[in-house]
Order: sequence, then C-alpha cells, then structure tokens
Amino acid sequence: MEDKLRNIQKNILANEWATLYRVDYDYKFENGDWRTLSRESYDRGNGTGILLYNKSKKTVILTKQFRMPAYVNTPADGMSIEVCAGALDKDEAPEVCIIREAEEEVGYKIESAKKVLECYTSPGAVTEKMFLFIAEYDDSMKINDGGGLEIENEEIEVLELPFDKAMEMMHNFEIIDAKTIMLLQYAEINKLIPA
Ligand SMILES: Nc1nc2c(ncn2[C@@H]2O[C@H](COP(=O)(O)OP(=O)(O)O[C@H]3O[C@H](CO)[C@@H](O)[C@H](O)[C@@H]3O)[C@@H](O)[C@H]2O)c(=O)[nH]1
Ligand SMILES: [Mg+2]
Repeated sequence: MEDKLRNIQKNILANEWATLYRVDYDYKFENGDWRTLSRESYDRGNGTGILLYNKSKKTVILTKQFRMPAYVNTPADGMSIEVCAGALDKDEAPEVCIIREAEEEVGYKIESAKKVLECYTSPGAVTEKMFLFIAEYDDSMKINDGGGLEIENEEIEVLELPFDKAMEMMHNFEIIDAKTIMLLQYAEINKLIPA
C-alpha cells in the first residue's frame, strides 16, 4: 500500500472505554491524483465468538443480553440474541479468549475450539477483527450457570435452543447479530447438526 498512502496521521477524538481516531492521509487514486482524505475509526480491540452445538440433542447454546448500541438504533432490538462472544484481553490469543468466555458467559468448560471464520464486523468504521469458532458441547461440560461477570455488570441469559428453532429465529429476523448469523449459516452449510 506504500505507493497509495502517504502522511498517515492518527488523531484521538475520544479515548474513554475505547479509542475513536480521526486518521488523515494522502490517498493516490487510480488516475494518479493524490487527495488528502480523513476517516474516523473506532478501536475497541479484536473479538471472538463461538457456536456451541450438540449433535445428538440437535441444539445450540446462545445468549440473550441488552445491547445499548442496538437499542439506540432501534429500541425493539435492545435485547440481542447472540452466540457467546467476547473481546480479547490484552495480548490474549483468540482461542484462549473464547474458552474463557464460554465458561464465563454460558458456563461450559470446553477443552478446545476450532476457528472457522475471521471477519471484520464493519471495516469502514470499526477496527475490530473477529475470530469465530465452533465446538461441540454436552451436559457434562456444564460447570456453572454462566451469566457473565457481575464485576463487569454483565447480565446474560443462557439459551439452549434446537438448531432448527435458531434457524427459524434467524429467518424471522429475531436473530439479527452478524456473527451469530454467520456461525448458524456455517453450521447449516457444513451440516454440523444432522437433519
Ligand atoms: N463501561 C463500559 N463498559 C463497556 C463498554 N463497552 C463494553 N463494555 C463492557 O465490556 C464488557 C465486554 O464484554 P465481552 O463479553 O468481552 O465483550 P462483548 O461486548 O460480548 O463483545 C462481543 O460482542 C461484540 C458485539 O458483537 C463484539 O464487538 C466483540 O468483538 C465481541 O464479540 C462487558 O461487560 C460490557 O458491558 C463501554 O463503552 N463502557
Ligand atoms: Mg460477551
């Protein structure tokens, strides 16, 4: 990209929970013109998500929690149904993060998780890259009620749903979280759960 970008300057506009930058830069268009442009970029680190599934019960584990940005967009969307997910702690590997989140949020102790997708959630505005995993679960792996960390003010309802029901909720627009849709569709395409 060096021949297309010059004079990149990052300016902090807000720096409370996460950091909002304004990045000024010179960009070379295909016709050879250089223009000075500016883009805002919200940096809250990278994240992980996981679809826990059980082949014999034909179920998946999802979560339900209040999400303020979704409420700000559309109040009816405030309670969001999502796969278990979490932000990476500093220097934490994605697989370590998602195993920790599975225990904290939904109460399952999984030994390992398989990464199946990587994605930017909103690359025009947010720096976050997501690492998406799958893992099988069974009742013997349930070691606590989940619910999230009280110290972080999390209140997470754990849902164990038939896979077919989760797919129906996606088609009815009750599940509208992107990482969750991606993982449910991955499960369907790859026939993780037998018909
Ligand atoms: N005070 C404060 N706390 C915040 C803020 N934003 C998030 N938090 C808190 O930070 C914690 C983050 O919890 P995680 O489980 O690590 O992250 P997550 O919010 O579930 O993030 C997951 O979903 C996001 C939305 O799809 C993803 O963006 C993210 O990558 C990850 O997958 C929660 O306790 C949340 O309330 C904020 O602006 N202010
Ligand atoms: Mg979370």
